[in-house]
Amino acid sequence: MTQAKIGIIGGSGLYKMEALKDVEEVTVDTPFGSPSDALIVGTLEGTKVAFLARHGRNHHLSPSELPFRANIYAMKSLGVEYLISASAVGSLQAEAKPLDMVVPDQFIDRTKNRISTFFSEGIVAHIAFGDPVCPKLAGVLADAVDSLNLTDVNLHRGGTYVCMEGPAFSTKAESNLYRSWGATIIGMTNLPEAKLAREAEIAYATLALVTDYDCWHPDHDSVTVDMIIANLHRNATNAQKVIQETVKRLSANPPESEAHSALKYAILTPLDKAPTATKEKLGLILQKYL
Ligand SMILES: CSC[C@H]1O[C@H](OP(=O)(O)O)[C@H](O)[C@@H]1O
Ligand SMILES: Nc1ncnc2[nH]cnc12
Repeated sequence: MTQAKIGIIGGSGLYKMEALKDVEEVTVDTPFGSPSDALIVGTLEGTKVAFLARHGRNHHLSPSELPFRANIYAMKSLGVEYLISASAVGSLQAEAKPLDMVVPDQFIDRTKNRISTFFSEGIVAHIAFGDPVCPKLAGVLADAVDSLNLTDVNLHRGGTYVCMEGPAFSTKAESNLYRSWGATIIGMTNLPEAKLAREAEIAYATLALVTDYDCWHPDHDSVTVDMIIANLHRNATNAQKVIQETVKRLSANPPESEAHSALKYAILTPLDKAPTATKEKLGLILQKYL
């Protein structure tokens, strides 16, 4: 199968990378079902990358329906080692304005209905997740944003992303609760993805693109999809520039990431005693430990 070391998962508003050249559509089947869409493999800045539209290219999958395991497994099967997520988020802090970008370094899990581990059916693993994004990849992403001097865009390095279940947006009480916890932004997708990427030993970082002030801000109406769409287009254009610059920097200087050996001390079940069917199912993820 075609290989690519860098993967990109595009969220709401980012369904395609315009600058990709020599594009090939790759349909991947995984032991965890089909990904959200075909993966688009092409060349960006002279480097092979794999792009996936998280909700499908026609945005037909809600956050609770996303096949997170299949998406990450599909990236792994193409050889992806660095995964960049682009995501629309609401802002929980006045200083993170619509059109701003945040490269979060923490997550809070408020999901209720997601499968966010590959490990079950006789094999138990507990990955370390104190630092849920790869600090080196996040650094490359943030430096790329800085280098572009985008109009009307402020960069926030670090911050806490609350991952809620959705699909309805938060109540004001919830939004204010998250603010009282010191959280910076809110979305519905990134936490399961970050956990699964870590289990798959893929370095993961997020470019969060602010679209709204959720519903807590006294001077702004509560978030609606219209409000989000108004900012998605500019955010998507900016995100593509940032991703292109990030790919250029990553391929020139691919960092060592602790994520690449995340399973080394995580697996509790002796693999020689583990069910063969599960070892086969986990295939590529477990391969180097068998
Ligand atoms: C379009 S508003 C809500 C929707 O947008 C974000 O998606 P993504 O992270 O894929 O950009 C948010 O998490 C919700 O799924
Ligand atoms: N306010 C918000 N809450 C959850 N997800 C979002 N995605 C974009 N804006 C959001």
